[in-house]
Amino acid sequence: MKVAILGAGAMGSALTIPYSEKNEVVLWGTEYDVPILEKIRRGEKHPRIDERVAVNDILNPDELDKALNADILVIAVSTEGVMPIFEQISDSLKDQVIITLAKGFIDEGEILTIPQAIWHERKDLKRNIAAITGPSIAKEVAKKLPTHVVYSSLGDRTLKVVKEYLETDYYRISLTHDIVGCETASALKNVYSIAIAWIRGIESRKGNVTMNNLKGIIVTQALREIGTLVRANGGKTETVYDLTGIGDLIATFRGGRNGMLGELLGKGYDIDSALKELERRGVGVVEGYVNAERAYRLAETLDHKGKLKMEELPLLEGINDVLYNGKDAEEVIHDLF
Ligand SMILES: NC(=O)C1=CN([C@@H]2O[C@H](COP(=O)(O)OP(=O)(O)OC[C@H]3O[C@@H](n4cnc5c(N)ncnc54)[C@H](OP(=O)(O)O)[C@@H]3O)[C@@H](O)[C@H]2O)C=CC1
Ligand SMILES: O=C(CO)COP(=O)(O)O
Repeated sequence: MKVAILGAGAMGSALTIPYSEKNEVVLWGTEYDVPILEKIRRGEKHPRIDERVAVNDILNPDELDKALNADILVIAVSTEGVMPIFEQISDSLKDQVIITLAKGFIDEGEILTIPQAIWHERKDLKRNIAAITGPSIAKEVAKKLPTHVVYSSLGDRTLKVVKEYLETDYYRISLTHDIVGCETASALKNVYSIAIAWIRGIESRKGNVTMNNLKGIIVTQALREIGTLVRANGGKTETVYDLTGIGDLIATFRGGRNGMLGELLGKGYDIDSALKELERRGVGVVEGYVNAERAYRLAETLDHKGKLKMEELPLLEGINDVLYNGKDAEEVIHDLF
């Protein structure tokens, strides 16, 4: 198969490695990626995965048309970039498999998962879309370390293709039809990972104290709330207690950018200085920040529809208080438990 990865960020670049085991792989860069394209063209390592990409060709922003004859298209940009990229390629799509990997909500006035936003534009593509969720820190995928993710789709042919052509012995794939549940849970795990990682920051602020009991409390509450939101949004409970939910929550609060943000906030950084510090480190997008507010608005909509009660989501409220209302993480945790 020919696979075209659209977006040379950390995840898109890392996926060239497993994908190239069985396929021809081309990597197309957006205008945001030009500096990185020059680096990887010189055979240097990608700065965000510390590995060289494995590609048959690298395409510049003005060469998108050369990518669109691929059998599998991967929209590999962050959530903010997904619909702008989709709109650029929509008219050229045939019957390809279209994979998304961003973990966030799309704000179209109404808060949608990424597949729902794409289906709104092109209902005919419902069965062509597959979403990747589950624990897959890009750097670890790039280093061929053990990874097991979930590909969700409404299309059985789509699921068969991704399993057959994209799975390797170090990049394992489980399949499900619960794409709305997976995409809701994966956007939320970025939000709740921030709160769990607060504790690591609070521990370091207090010196030599460990608060594993509190971590247990916060992880349990996070899973309770993610489950409430996923069910209310039309997803399945079992999705939360599997790789997409608890699996990715663990990978993210321990090793992801959202975990880094949470740790800085727990250390006492305010949100602006924490985001500035992560920008200085060049880690790339931190999806949980914008998506905490979108998750809150989704919850309010689901409350108005009678699908849940806002009082079931105290941790989501607390996360938004720290990210948007200037509250201190330790104070919020103290009020919560
Ligand atoms: N990194 C990881 O370990 C994993 C990431 N993901 C998900 O993958 C998605 C991408 O993350 P990742 O690859 O790490 O991110 P990066 O920050 O490394 O790359 C994101 C890419 O999207 C570009 N971009 C940002 N905004 C826009 C826009 N409006 N239009 C077009 N392109 C845009 C970025 O440009 P710029 O470089 O200037 O920001 C960058 O090229 C995220 O949703 C993330 O949750 C999923 C699993 C693991
Ligand atoms: O989604 C991820 C791991 O599965 C990466 O999470 P971060 O975006 O927080 O780095």
